[in-house]
Amino acid sequence: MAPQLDGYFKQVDTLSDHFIERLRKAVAIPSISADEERRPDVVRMGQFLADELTALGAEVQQRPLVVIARYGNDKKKRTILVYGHYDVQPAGKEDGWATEPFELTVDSKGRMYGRGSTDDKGPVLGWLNAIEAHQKAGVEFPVNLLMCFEGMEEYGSEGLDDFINAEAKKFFADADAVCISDNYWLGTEKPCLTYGLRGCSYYSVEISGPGQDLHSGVFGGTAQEPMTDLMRVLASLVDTHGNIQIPGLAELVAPLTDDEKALYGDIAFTMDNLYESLGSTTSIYPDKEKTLMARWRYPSLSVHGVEGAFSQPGAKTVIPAKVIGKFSIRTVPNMEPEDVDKLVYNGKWWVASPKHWNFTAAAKATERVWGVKPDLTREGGSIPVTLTFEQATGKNVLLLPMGSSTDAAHSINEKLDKKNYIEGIKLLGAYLHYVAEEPMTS
Ligand SMILES: C[C@H](N)C(=O)N[C@@H](Cc1c[nH]cn1)C(=O)O
Ligand SMILES: [Zn+2]
Ligand SMILES: [Zn+2]
Repeated sequence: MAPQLDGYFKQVDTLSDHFIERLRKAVAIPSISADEERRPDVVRMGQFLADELTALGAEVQQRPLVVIARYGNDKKKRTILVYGHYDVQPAGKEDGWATEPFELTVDSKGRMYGRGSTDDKGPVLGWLNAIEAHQKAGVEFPVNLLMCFEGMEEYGSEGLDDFINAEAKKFFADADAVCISDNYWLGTEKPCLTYGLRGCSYYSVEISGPGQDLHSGVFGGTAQEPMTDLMRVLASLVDTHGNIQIPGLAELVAPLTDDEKALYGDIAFTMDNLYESLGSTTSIYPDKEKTLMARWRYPSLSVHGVEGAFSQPGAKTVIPAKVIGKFSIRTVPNMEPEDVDKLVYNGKWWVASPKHWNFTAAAKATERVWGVKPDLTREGGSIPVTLTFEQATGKNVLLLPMGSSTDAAHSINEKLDKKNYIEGIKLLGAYLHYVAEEPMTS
């Protein structure tokens, strides 16, 4: 099966330093979508991708903060639509990074540190690298590839749903299936295919009182303090065991069936995997099954920060006049967003059937590259555009992660292991070969 793959794999190994250099250039562009001052860097990163794709012979179109491209237009081949994002979460050395976040730093164990290395510049470049390795190996590209790379994913993907819906019957019209590489393995050893995501509902609570910030010595004890009230509100939302305290919310969650319960035992995941990712043993549950269920099939509420509050070192004695608390709820089947909230940003949960040829092809590719059958997982994080692609194209969507559980996406010292990057490039290419061979059943 897929006989040309050995030549392709060999070429990926030969080009590995070149592929790491490509990642180094991408990480050096601080494309932080949440920071308006960095918006030109998000645009620059989109241009970098567009230039690389053009050089590889793809037809490229640049839209506001989205790069779309087509590689190949052979009616006899299948067409696969892939999505990824080239914006990143904020990062600064002062947050506690051991290295400069926007300089790719490779250590002696092959860990490649840098913001965006795993989320999601490494996987996005994986598709470009797969094209280049096919060209240089003289191996025919097995499918037509449609690409949709976004620059605002970490800032709510504003406008992207409308864009995808508008292009569903145009640029994306001939897609047979969709593949997204933007999540992570459960541990560090075993690859997985992912068929479910939690949704994300993001809220802010604004509390104001005095007309301006006040001296706490002069006015403390005489004025109502917004920060004190905000802390009380935030603390009332969730208890220390992770139980959400909002009345009625738990009743929205789909009941656990015996069939679903039986799935968790076979998943290759241990509490040590969790402790390694946490960098501590401060878990809520002591056992694997409850931990996986808490991540995949129950909602969670996290408090993220407070705008307007003093957060520098030292002891500023001010009473903030206005504070805005930020928290989010990760949602699961059957929580409908409108039932959950009156909120600011919303991304709905997604669960698909993994019994589609798209998943079968990815499972075969995983076995060929990693020598092991992948686990079928769900993901605690959110990629709201997944459901949009599924609904707009009517096609099966597969999540095919490249990075591992210890990659620290969104955190300090984000990294991608060189092995995951290089074998991941092989995996993406092999997936396209197996996709081309699968009988099309739907
Ligand atoms: C899993 C994916 N790589 C990711 O990080 N998704 C984000 C999506 C998001 C929601 N609000 C802002 N970004 C996540 O799950 O937090
Ligand atoms: Zn991501
Ligand atoms: Zn992210």
